[in-house]
Amino acid sequence: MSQSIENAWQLARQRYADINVDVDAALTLLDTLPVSMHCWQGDDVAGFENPTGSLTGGIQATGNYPGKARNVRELRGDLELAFQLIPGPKRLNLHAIYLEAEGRVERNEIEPKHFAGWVDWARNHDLGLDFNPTCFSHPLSADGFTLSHADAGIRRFWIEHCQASRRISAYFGRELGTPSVMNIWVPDGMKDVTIDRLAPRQRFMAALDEVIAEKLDSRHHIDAVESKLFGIGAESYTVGSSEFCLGYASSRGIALCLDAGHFHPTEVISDKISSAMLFVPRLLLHVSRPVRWDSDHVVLLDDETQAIANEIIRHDLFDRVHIGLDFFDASINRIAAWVIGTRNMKKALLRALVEPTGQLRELEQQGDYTARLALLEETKSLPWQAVWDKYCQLHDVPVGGDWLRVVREYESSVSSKR
Ligand SMILES: C[C@H](O)[C@H](O)[C@@H](O)C(=O)CO
Ligand SMILES: [Mn+2]
Repeated sequence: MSQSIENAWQLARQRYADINVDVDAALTLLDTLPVSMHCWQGDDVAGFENPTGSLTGGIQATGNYPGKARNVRELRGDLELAFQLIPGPKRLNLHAIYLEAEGRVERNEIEPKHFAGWVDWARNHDLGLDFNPTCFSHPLSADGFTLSHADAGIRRFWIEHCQASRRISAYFGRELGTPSVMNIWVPDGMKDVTIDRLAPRQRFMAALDEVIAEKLDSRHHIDAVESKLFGIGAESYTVGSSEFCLGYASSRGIALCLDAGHFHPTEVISDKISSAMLFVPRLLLHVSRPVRWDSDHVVLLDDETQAIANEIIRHDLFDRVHIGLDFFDASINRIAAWVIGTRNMKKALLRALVEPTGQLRELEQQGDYTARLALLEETKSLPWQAVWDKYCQLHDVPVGGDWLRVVREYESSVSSKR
């Protein structure tokens, strides 16, 4: 096997060299692009604060595949396995509900000490951490509003939660030497015809201003806001709409989070990157797969995932775009879901890196759209897969579908016994 991988790699390297693509340089660059894997695929967004409570906020993890992680030990074990099967740099994206504490800690009272175990673990596994306040699955979000709530006391609770979350995020960055991107997503919205669409947005804006008021070191912490089109039970009005979040992020100089499932079905975030980048300093991506709605299916190596990767690579946005994933499928093996989705994101990045972009750009500038299309289509069948296999081998992770055998073994010896 390893000899055939080597032979295929040598042939592929020459084939790409023939069109002036340096695959060694591509792999070196791929090694600088971390993908932030989301912890919540491992337990259907349950967390440890109240694991048997309901998932609210208009999002749903459907399915009941056995073996979901029930505690921090199990979640870390599952993550470790997934990370062993994915080549190259990775980060872990945590939500506030994944805290470790003896008794109940109110969300507005969470502290770095509740995440010290995650920091130790991340350090031992050479991972950066990202963070999210959890503004859902809580009695004070039950009527569908949090940071934009009309009740000042409830609003205050969520402001304090987000402020506390920022300090935890900065702690991650300080301890691990890599900034933590903290994304604020709120489910706030209305099911039906809404008379006052302005006041909640005014309250949301003022609340966010309070949240981000404390100056934190940008080497440790990055603020982001995530827009959404609708949620289950908030079909008619979403406070944090696309226009709101783009306007907020650009006026405050913070990052904008684009989730692939948060727009009208024919809209794609790949086309939003080059516009948004002109107005915000940074982007956070939640690469996901909406199927008819914001269903959070596992990321495929499909046209949109590829287009997202192409945008990042073609425009050298390496330092300004943070690549995160956001899906939670409870109908298949959850570790496999992580591995499939994260490997696909990385494959898309690799394919973008071995694209003969310079030549394509020239053809476009010359107005030769026939040749542009012809070359673009031919590149799809160039031997990128041999380059990917080599990359996996270099990182000592399984090549091809061999990783599934490892997941199956773990399933029969560990996760199926839960
Ligand atoms: C759990 C996540 O924070 C959540 O999925 C959010 O990012 C989102 O996309 C809500 O639809
Ligand atoms: Mn998201």
